Amino acid sequence: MNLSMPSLGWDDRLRAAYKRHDRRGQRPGRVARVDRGICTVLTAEGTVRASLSGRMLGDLAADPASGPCAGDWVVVRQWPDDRTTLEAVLPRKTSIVRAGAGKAATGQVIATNIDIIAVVEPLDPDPDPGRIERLMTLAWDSGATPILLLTKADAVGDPAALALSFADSAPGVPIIPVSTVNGEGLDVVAEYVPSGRTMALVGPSGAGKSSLVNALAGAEVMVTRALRADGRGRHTTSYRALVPVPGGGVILDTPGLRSVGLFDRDNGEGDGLVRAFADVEELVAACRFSDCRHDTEPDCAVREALELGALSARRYENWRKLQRELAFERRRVDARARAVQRDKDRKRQQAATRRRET
Ligand SMILES: Nc1nc2c(ncn2[C@@H]2O[C@H](COP(=O)(O)OP(=O)(O)OP(=O)(O)O)[C@@H](O)[C@H]2O)c(=O)[nH]1
Ligand SMILES: [Zn+2]
Repeated sequence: MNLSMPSLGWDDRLRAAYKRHDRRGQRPGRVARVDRGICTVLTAEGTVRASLSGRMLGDLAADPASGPCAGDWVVVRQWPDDRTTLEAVLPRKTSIVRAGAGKAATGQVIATNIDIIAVVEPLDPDPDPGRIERLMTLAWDSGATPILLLTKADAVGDPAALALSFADSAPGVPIIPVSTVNGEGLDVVAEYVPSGRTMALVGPSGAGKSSLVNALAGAEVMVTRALRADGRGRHTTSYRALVPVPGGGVILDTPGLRSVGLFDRDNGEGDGLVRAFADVEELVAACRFSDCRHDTEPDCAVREALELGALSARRYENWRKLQRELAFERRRVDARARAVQRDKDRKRQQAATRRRET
């Protein structure tokens, strides 16, 4: 298979960023997966496994979001004893970020340097519009261009009509019913991943992402659920992979996301939410009062749309819910950042006191 750097997305932007790392023993590559700090990196000379350099480990301790992630372009260094280390992560073009787990004040980066982000939702069992909207918000926030893939089209009577009924949940986004059983829609999806482009798949576990990767890559490169059913199934939840498409670009599979907390990226305005709910935002802009709460105010375009059925109550409620969630996440992250700062201040003060006492 052709593993040329340009087909993986290597371009002028990256070439310029790599310049200051360009020295003997070092070369660029793209991270295909990360397992407990060991990165599988695709380079022009083949696939290597690299551990993090001392400096990378230091950076990581200071900022967990700086660690290499599937999709990252990195600098690897070959040592005389044949060890390979990962020395730097080149600047990211786009990134998919979810809310961090636990007390983390930063988001968790799922995948980077994505051009197209495909939200994958199965047609069978019934698609969940709320989940589509949540993932569309995450998708728009990434900076990549979203598409919606409705999988298992072979399992329903009229996939095209069904696809149309979910158009409201993804305004302005191409919706493509696909099936890896009868091949429907696969050629359309392939057109989104020409050489040099990266398409990430995000969706719930069991949506058929791995099957889709296999179908597009023309090989069993991913372990699908059907194959895992023998009980020896390995843990695929932490499995992320960058898979080259023959004659095309690359697909980046992400682990099945059972629940994705939205992360408020620094713009503070919930930009992904604004774009994923562009129709609602348009209504909001048409309300008479700019601070309309769409409650009892006169000339409220949102309430009018709800009464006319132009906007479903379900979608409106989900919009409010995601707004509240983002606001909560923003407060949580701010509080966490303040706590970290207080801790730093206290330590500095203690050190100063000690210096005075000695
Ligand atoms: N009928 C039908 N079944 C499919 C199709 N694609 C996948 N499946 C089945 O759906 C199940 C889940 O498929 P996977 O590809 O493993 O799903 P996944 O999204 O990768 O799941 P995780 O790896 O858990 O994230 C398997 O039993 C597949 O055989 C399809 O196009 N049609
Ligand atoms: Zn209003």
